[in-house]
Amino acid sequence: MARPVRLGTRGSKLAVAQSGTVADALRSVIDRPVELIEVVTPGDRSSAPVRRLGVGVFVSALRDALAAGEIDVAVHSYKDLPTAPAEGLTIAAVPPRADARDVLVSASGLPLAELPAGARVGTGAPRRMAQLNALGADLTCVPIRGNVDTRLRKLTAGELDAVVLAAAGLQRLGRIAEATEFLDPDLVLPAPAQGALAVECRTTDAELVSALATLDDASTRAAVRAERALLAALEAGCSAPVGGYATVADGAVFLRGAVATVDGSTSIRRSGTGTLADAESVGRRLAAELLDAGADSLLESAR
Ligand SMILES: NCc1[nH]cc(CCC(=O)O)c1CC(=O)O
Repeated sequence: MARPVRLGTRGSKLAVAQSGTVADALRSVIDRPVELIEVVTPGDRSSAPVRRLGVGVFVSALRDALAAGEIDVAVHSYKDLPTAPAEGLTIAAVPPRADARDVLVSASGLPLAELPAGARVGTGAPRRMAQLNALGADLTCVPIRGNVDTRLRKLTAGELDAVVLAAAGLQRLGRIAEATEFLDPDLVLPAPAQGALAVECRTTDAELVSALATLDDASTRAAVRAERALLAALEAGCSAPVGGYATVADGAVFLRGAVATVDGSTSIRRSGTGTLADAESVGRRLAAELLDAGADSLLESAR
């Protein structure tokens, strides 16, 4: 019997769901059994805000296990990956992206624009707080953390009037029907790489590198490259008040970016385009434009 491929995953329902999808896809292109192995990360053990736990809190334990040969493949939510590459590891597949947008789930079923003054909206992400506050509606952002189920439970328990979540997470958990409103990226830009997965293996594992390459989606990879180049050039991470979203059509990348103060008093938005092959420079150019317009002092205010 062929050696099993050990696919490492965090234990959250969302992580297991997305790892399961990748495991199924991998089974269809490789002649080996694929088994899921749970890896506990510091981000799962603590309920402190992610910005205090540090960049890569969900990721490093999986990467360590991969580098140590305890697992052969790791599946990450791409938006949780630090922008710096990991030595000895390769992102061998970026599968087709799920819906990249944020969604609002409100207890009343009312959309964002119709929520009553003072409505309590659960989100701890500086990016979401900044953009929601910048809309000028009278909302109170309430920091929450925890997995998707926990966040939704706070809504049902009456602690919150609404929560903002990634559509992709709800979708992967089979709960997208609970979304009240998909937030228009022209109002709330998703986090760079939101809705995309990164499938990583050891660079030296030629068999897996080539099997995983067949699961790669070139458009998603280009969009994510543009978005993450923007983030990296702003010297910001996944907890910064930075939104970035690229779409790909007819060989061109269209990237939108936003930086805002967390209180929403100031925000800057720009967009740019370029060729697919040049996705990274689209991101870098947009970052330069945002910095020219003063993004630096906005980012500083959130540090
Ligand atoms: N910040 C945690 C996180 N990392 C990835 C997702 C979900 C989906 C994704 O973007 O792949 C979520 C939950 C959320 O933001 O609502």
